[in-house]
Amino acid sequence: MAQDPDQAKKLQELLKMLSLSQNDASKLTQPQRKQFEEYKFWKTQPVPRFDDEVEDEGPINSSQRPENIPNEPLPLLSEFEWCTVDITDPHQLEDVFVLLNENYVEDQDATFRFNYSREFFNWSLKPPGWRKDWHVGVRTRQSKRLVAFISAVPATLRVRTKLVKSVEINFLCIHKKLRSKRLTPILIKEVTRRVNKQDIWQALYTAGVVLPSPAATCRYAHRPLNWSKLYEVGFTGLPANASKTQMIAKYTLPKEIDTPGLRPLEEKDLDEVYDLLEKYQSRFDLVQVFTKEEFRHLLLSSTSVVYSYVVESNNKITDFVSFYSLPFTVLNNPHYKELGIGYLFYYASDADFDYSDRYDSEGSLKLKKRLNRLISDVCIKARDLKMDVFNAMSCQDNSLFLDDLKFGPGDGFLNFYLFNYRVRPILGGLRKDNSFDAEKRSNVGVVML
Ligand SMILES: CCCCCCCCCCCCCC(=O)SCCNC(=O)CCNC(=O)[C@H](O)C(C)(C)COP(=O)(O)OP(=O)(O)OC[C@H]1O[C@@H](n2cnc3c(N)ncnc32)[C@H](O)[C@@H]1OP(=O)(O)O
Repeated sequence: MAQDPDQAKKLQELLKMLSLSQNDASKLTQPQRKQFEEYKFWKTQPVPRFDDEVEDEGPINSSQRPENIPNEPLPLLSEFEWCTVDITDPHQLEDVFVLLNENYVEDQDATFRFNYSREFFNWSLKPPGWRKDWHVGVRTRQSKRLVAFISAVPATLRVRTKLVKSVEINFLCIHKKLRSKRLTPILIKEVTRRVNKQDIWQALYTAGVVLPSPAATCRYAHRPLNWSKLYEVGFTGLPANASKTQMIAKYTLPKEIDTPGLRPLEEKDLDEVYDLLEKYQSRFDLVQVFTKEEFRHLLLSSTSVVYSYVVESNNKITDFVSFYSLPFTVLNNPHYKELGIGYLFYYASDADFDYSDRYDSEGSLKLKKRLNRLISDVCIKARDLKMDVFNAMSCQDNSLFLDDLKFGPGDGFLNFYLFNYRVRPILGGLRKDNSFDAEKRSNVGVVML
């Protein structure tokens, strides 16, 4: 989009940040991948090497028992102490979002920060079955300030045909002043210990950095919803051969949605939508298998974080789509305090259910048409909710609509990892040249926050 070198650099930074809900921006300047032996910590963990040829998929180490796992954490330096962050206590929840808002991801000029809310954490860290002791923190012994955090929540995964009882690990964060001190391995060992004590041995996690060894790699894509605002905050420049009017016109969405019968998801729809999603997800190789309670929690429990819609036609729900909101705070800007960002979440459609082969050309065309209309409509909904950018990844069937709907490919890639589980590579929706693969699409059906 940008031509002027400074503007272009800024835009690159924004796009990186947008891609980086899971990423450490500081890592991006480093070569992306070390040799396996150079991963001092990861080479000691039950994870596959980069060059492993996987024949039998399944656990790497299955010999452990909870009673053999230590009852106590590893010691920390004397200035620090372990804690369990009780996020039902507003003060402790505040500690987590101060830590994350100030340290999770920030661009180099400190112009933008994620603006996590209490509501966001209540939604993402308290799904059914959540455990207090899986919200692991490190505090300074004297001031009790929270300086590091990592979380696990329970999840049942399906990896190809096998169900895997797991946790999802997220929100690993270390205060900027304590970086590069090898605290990460200690945090990971501690969360592993607490999870293993519950007889769970596998985990799913994502990161922008390359670690041994990704099960899948997806790419972020960004769809400007409010081009003028992105331009005004200085993140997008004006291409030399285009006028502002042309750029605004390029990204202007229709005033009204186009899908008849599109309306907010309601409690009464849950059973039907649950079945629709389950059927739709069966095409993918890496999915989270929800209970109805988990599904309800994710899609209906938090109206200011997650937005869910269904398409009802002749008393039947044919499609469902959802997105969540995770804004940025804009620092030091006289006009704008916040950048609204929507992230595409789960969706399902019955458009190609009559075709047993997912790649049937007629079925694919039907699905492509349906999704193009549906996702264009949720972009309109997101715009009407004052969001400025809409993010999606190359996972699910997204490659069918990303290019058509003017999602620009991001700089950031998101790697999906399984802990203590060997798996053959899973398609991430990308061709060899990293463009979106509208033919093969992705076999990743899980969406990580
Ligand atoms: C069964 C249950 C199992 C449960 C556990 C499953 C595993 C869960 C795994 C965690 C999933 C998290 C999912 C998310 O939340 S991904 C989000 C990560 N968070 C951020 O990007 C926020 C901003 N950044 C930070 O807070 C820090 O830079 C972090 C904490 C990322 C690194 O801090 P720092 O820069 O000060 O590093 P160190 O000196 O302490 O430690 C260096 C070691 O850490 C390895 N490293 C660096 N970044 C990551 C990373 N994102 N995942 C895994 N490992 C990572 C690195 O390769 C090196 O190991 P090795 O190269 O020597 O081997």
